[in-house]
Amino acid sequence: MALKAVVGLSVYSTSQSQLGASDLSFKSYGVSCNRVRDSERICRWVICNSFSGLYVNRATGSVEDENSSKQTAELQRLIDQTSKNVPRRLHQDLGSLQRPLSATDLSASSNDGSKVRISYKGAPGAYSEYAAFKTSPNCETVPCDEFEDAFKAVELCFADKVVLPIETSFAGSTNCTYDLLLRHKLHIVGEVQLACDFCLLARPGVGAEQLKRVLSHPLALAHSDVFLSKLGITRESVDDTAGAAQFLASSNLWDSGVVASARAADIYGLNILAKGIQDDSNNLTRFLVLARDPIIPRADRPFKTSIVFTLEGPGILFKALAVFALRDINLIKIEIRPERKHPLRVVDDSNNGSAKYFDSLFYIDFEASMAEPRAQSALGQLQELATFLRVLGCYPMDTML
Ligand SMILES: O=C(O)C(=O)C[C@]1(C(=O)O)C=C[C@@H](O)C=C1
Repeated sequence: MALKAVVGLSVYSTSQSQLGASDLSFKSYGVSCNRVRDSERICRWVICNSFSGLYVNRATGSVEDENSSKQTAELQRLIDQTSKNVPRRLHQDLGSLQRPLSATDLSASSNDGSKVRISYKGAPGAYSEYAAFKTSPNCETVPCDEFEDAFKAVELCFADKVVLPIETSFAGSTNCTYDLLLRHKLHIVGEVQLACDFCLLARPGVGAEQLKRVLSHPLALAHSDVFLSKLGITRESVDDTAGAAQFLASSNLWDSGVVASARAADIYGLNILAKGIQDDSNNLTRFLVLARDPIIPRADRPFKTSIVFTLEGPGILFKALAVFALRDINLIKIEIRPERKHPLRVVDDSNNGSAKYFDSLFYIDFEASMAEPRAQSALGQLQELATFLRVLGCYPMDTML
């Protein structure tokens, strides 16, 4: 597994706010992280593996004042000193590590996907892994236990990009992905749409008539509702489809099946009892691709822009949406999530008592590139109305199914 093979590396950022993650432990992979912060201007993250030694990459962040130059020199000395303790073999391995992607690498046209590392939540064979292969056919995939880990894998340069489900045609938005978008400083650089082909899998020798229960991701179970209802078996929700297949393969369960992909059947040596068991053969899951650097917006192909903002005041949502309508910009999606940091606003009205509102985050996808003047002026006007506004990314639309 990719994360286990990398015994340690340092990750750098020119500003400390760029990383922003507070808890940096990768518990599932036995990697611990130490933060070596030197000044406001430079921030390096040294990740060390307790049993394999320490790798250090040279950071190239710019340091402007004399004071921070001194601090940087001191930090460099510390790093050099630590490097001396690293066994020679590990230095040689360091050369074979992939360098982090730059904005140019991530530009929509130049990347054929070779050697790009893409993290995702789930075990090998998950639909999210399919999505990673769809975006970059030659990529190296990095499975992660949780959505949070998949984000951190990119922030810490274990991976170059992360692929996460954002919505399905069947059940709507994946709320936790929306919530994580603001908790991390990654940029949306692409999207992938996937028609999931769900299969019923069981251990070799087990027939459908022997099954008493089926395990899978709740969405995969929901997608296969009609088929599973006909079988009349109990459903159990687990974290991801491929994780269920992995669990079944390593268990002794002869009365259980899983709903997962054909690739998961291959990987874990399970039999495919039925293929294409989804209720709706036109189902779609949309995934977002995020990276450390944004891509350069273009106007020569269909681009989409995703933003999030907060508003306050009567009629303000109407005005906010009007900035797009006035410029003929098509809104593709609006998602409203609670502002968890300030969930309630109390409005004191002496005549009618006090009213409580939920404060909301408005996520909008619109069909225009930030390279277009109409998109720039719409956001300029929105900025005047909004109490907070962030562009999450401007990226090519996935038009291929
Ligand atoms: O469990 C998986 O295989 C996943 O990749 C996750 C996921 C999701 O969360 O939407 C992806 C596609 C399917 O809709 C079912 C599950």
